Amino acid sequence: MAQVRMRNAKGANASEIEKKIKRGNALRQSSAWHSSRLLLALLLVTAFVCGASLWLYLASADGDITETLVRHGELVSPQPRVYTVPCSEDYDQHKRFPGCTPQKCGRAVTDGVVTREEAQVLRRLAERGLALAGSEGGASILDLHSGALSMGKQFVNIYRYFGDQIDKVFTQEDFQLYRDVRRRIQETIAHTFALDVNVLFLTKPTFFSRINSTEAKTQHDEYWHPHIDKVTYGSFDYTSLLYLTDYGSDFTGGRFIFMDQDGNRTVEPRAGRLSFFSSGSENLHRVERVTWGTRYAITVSFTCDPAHSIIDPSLPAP
Ligand SMILES: O=C(O)CCC(=O)C(=O)O
Ligand SMILES: [Fe+2]
Repeated sequence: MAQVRMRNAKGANASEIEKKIKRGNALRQSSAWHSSRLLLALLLVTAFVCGASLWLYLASADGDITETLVRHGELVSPQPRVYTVPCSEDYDQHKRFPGCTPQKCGRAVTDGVVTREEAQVLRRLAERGLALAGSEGGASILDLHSGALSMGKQFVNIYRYFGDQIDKVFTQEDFQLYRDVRRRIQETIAHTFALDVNVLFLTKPTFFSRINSTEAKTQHDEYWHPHIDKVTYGSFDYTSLLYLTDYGSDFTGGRFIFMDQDGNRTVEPRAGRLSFFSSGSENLHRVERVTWGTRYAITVSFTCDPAHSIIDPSLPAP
């Protein structure tokens, strides 16, 4: 009898222990389950954060798909490298001028029209002119035709404001070179787009630009917005850009970007490099923000409409 009781007591003890073990196992299992769920949640959050950052980066980066048309280090000479694109319908809304209105549209780049030495002389000219004033923000212009010069948050007329001082800043040779370069650019555009050079005219604004990474103070400093020159400036039919400084060594950022439907195509500025294109919406573009250094360029614009033509600048008589 006593033995049976003992066995019973033992049996009770054993089942107690068994229960404890089971409880322990269940607890361990549930805590393992919890930690693996936590790990999974952590992995999901990490994957989400990474995915979102990548998406944000791609969406905001300068050019989702970017093809470089011409790199800084390449030399495109003597013939321009030409990329044709179908003309937009923009030109249909304007009077057509035979021998000039774009029938063939596109873009082209050449390093064979202006030498690096000439670019340097033009850059010095721009430096001297802009040293007289300049914008408070990151983008300043100097227009030798109208005399417009950035000053603080606005513009002054360099010829009126600096009057008789002006011949101490610019020389006859500077202006001679400017006119000669303008003529060569016009011939190159006419030749490339099969135009009659005599019915293509210089138009306004044609100006020097100086861009650095200083924060914009007015809308005039916001040079980076996508735009169509024919819409922004009205009279433009062909736009040309003559670069006076080097991407990568004089400044970083500041690449020129054609914003095509299937991606961006960039041109890296190089001193003496000429880039030109038809001004309609087939050539929507923008300038990447300059992140360091100073970028100098000249925008030289042409029209087919003689009513919008302007003459070459000359140094006012003393
Ligand atoms: O400086 C450049 O590369 C482009 C300037 C421009 O787009 C413009 O003047 O309309
Ligand atoms: Fe432009």
